This record gives sequence, C-alpha cells and structure tokens, in this order.
Amino acid sequence: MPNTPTKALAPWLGVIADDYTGASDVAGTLVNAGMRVVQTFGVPDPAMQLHDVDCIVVSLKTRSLPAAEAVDQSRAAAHALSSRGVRQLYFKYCSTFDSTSEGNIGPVADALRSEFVPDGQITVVAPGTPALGRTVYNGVLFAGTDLLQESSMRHHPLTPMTDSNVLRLLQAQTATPVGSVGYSSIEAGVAAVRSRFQNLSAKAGYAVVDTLNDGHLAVLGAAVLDHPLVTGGSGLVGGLAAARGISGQPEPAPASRPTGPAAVIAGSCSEMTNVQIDTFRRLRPCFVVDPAIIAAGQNVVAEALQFARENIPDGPILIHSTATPEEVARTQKQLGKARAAEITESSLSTIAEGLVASGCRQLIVAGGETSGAVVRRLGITTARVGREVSPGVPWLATETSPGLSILLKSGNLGTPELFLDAWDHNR
Ligand SMILES: Nc1ncnc2c1ncn2[C@@H]1O[C@H](COP(=O)(O)OP(=O)(O)OP(=O)(O)O)[C@@H](O)[C@H]1O
Ligand SMILES: O=C(O)[C@@H](O)C(=O)CO
Repeated sequence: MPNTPTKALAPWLGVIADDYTGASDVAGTLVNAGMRVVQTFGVPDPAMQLHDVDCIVVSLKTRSLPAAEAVDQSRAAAHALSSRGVRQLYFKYCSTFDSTSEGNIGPVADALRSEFVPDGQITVVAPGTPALGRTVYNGVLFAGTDLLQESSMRHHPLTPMTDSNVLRLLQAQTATPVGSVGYSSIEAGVAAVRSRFQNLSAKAGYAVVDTLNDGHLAVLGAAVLDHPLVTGGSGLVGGLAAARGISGQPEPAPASRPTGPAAVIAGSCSEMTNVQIDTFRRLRPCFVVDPAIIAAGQNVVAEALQFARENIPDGPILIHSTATPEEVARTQKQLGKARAAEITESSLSTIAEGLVASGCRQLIVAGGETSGAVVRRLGITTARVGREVSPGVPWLATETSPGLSILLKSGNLGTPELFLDAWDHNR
C-alpha cells in the first residue's frame, strides 16, 4: 500500500492566529485538552511534514498590518489548512479583541466567511476566555473585574482598547450585521443556542456570545461543532475539544528537554510583563534596551550581547525594552509609533540571534509583535507544542532549530514569577 495521507488521518482543526503569542496560547490550550499540536510560523509550505497531529496552529503576524495584507495572509493560511484536510477553521484573535476601527478582526473574518461559510450561517465571535479572566456579559468584555476600556489595555502601544462593547467594536470593522447571544440562551443549553443562531441568521452574520465560565464554553463548543469557521480567543477551542470527546489527558510533547543557557527577551509593555520584570529583577540581572537611545546612534545591541556574555553563565538573564505607559508615550512622541516599534523589534531580534548563536538553548520571548520579529529572525518555521507553564503559555520544541526551546508569552499572561520558574517546566 502506498503511504499516502488519508482524510481520516487529517488534523480536524486548523487555527489561524493573528499573532505568535496568541498562537501559542491557543496551542497550549489544545495540548491541555489532550491534543497533539504543531505550531507553524507563517503559512505552512505544502511540502512541510506535519504528521501525527490533531491540530495545526498557524501563527501569523497580522494584528497590526494594513487590513488588505492581513486578509491576504489569513486567506493563504486557510487554503493551506484546507488543502491538508482540516474539517474546521478557527480564527484566533486576542481575548481582549485587540484591533482598531480599520480591523483586522472584521476584515479577516469577512474574507474567511465569504469563502468557507454557507450562505445564511451565523459565525460565532467568542473572545471570552475565563481561564485568562476575560469574560463577556451582555456583549461587554471584561478583563478581570475591569471593563476592557478601563483595564490596562487602554494603554496598549499599538491597539489601545477604549471601548468594551464587542458588538460595537466589531461593527466598526465590518459591513456584515453583528448580533449577540446572551448568557441566558447559553445556560438553556445547546439546542437553545442553535435556535438563537437560526433566528439571528435572518438578520446578522456574526453572533457575539456571552461567556462567563467554562460551562458556557462547553455549551458553545457543542453548538458550533459543525461550523466550518469559528472565531474567538483561545477559550472556545477547549469547548470544541470537549465536544469532540477529547479532554484533559495531555500527551507530553516529544521535546528534547534541553538544558543550557537561558534568556528572556521582552518587548511587551503590558501590565503583567512589567510585573514579571520587576519580580525577576530582584534576583537576576536585567539589561534595558531603550529605542530612543538606539535612534540616537548608540550601539545598544553590542552592549546587550556583552551583558549576556558576562551574566548568562550564572543563570537566566533578561533583556527588555519594556517600559511604563508614560515612557512608551514619550518615545512614541519622539520617534513616531511605527518607528519606535520597528527599532525595538529589530534590535531585540538581533540580540536574540546573537544569544542563540552563542549557545542560548532556552529562550522566552514576551510580546506578540516581539515574538513575531524574533522567531522570523531565527528562521524557525515549526515547533511541537509542549505542556503549559501556566494557562496559555506552553514551551515549544522547535523543529527547525533542533535543541532550541522557545516560549512565546502573551503580554498579560503568566504569573509574576514566570521568568524565574518557567525553566523548571522545560525539564
Ligand atoms: N520602550 C518602548 N517604546 C516604544 N515602543 C515599544 C517599547 N518597547 C516595546 N515597544 C513596542 O511595543 C509593541 C509591544 O507589542 P507586543 O505585541 O510585542 O507586546 P504585547 O502587546 O504586550 O503582547 P501580546 O500581543 O502578546 O499581548 C512592540 O511593537 C514593541 O516593539
Ligand atoms: O487571547 C489572548 O489574550 C492572547 O492569546 C493574545 O492574543 C494576546 O495578544
């Protein structure tokens, strides 16, 4: 018998994630639900070997691109996944709905809907991820106990979130009408949700779903099990996995369990990253990369690598551009938002490249845009997803740079001690 892949062996879920840390978040959630997962960086080439997996997570860096480019890349990812036989596509965006009025959640979802969703079928919009403290109540998004617009996300350097109403946020980005499904329908069970979808589909293309707890995700997962396209944060993939009867017994990833020099690179300016850096700084050495100083011509990259050479033999080190909202605002005013980001991402990537070239084998990168820039510079295209260090934060065993483990941490995820104790989870 020729050894040709059959439809039965195809992964059932194909995820298109709009940033690299968000991709790791959803990949870790799937591993936690008992799946074998591979994460690709960029659209997988048809020749790429992605065997023995239940799920492929494609990491894109489309959250802050012009909408047309984000749409093109997301479409290409969807086609690549479809041609590998996946039965369901999942468009993963941030649980805090990071976007602007131009997009890119609406434009990408519209493009995927137009190709993959039958006329008249509603598409679910589910940012709510209770494990990360993100809940949706009457269409309004909360981060912990704060309204999204009153959370630290209002200061985000690239996508400041100043409204909490998901219907309004999405409607600003799409001509397709947006409706909602309230928690009382969800508590009434799968049939009630399906019937609400049916009624809504006469006047809307999207349904923003309330999500207060994991029980709601379980009902929603069952209600959208046969939808060709689902959109949301990482939470709903757990509901989908449970509805497929796969739950909770993670296979250890076939990681090479590397030891060796360890470093954190942080370009995230999110609140939790700031806390994690303060916690690390008390015990281990840190080096600050300031984009304004780089723009003034100082060779900060060389200084950072010198710092690494001197300190990495004694244990993990941290190199960061992470700054407070006030400092970021000052730098952006001086350099412009795009140039500040470009200088920072490019410098941190060069530093990461230097670290790996000189033997670093365990690398944590904090921040989605930052992770995108670093992983690209390192030329990593695929990784097997290992166990989570904390919700949404798994180690990845890179397949393109054997022996190198990376952990891509979303800005607000992880515990305050993560940069100190994540290494233990990689043994
Ligand atoms: N000191 C700084 N001044 C101005 N911009 C900065 C500074 N440090 C980092 N940046 C930029 O801020 C952006 C931070 O976004 P990034 O996606 O990396 O982090 P995040 O939003 O916290 O992470 P996530 O998307 O995973 O939640 C990057 O483009 C980064 O280059
Ligand atoms: O959904 C989340 O909160 C994260 O995966 C993320 O995308 C942060 O940028």
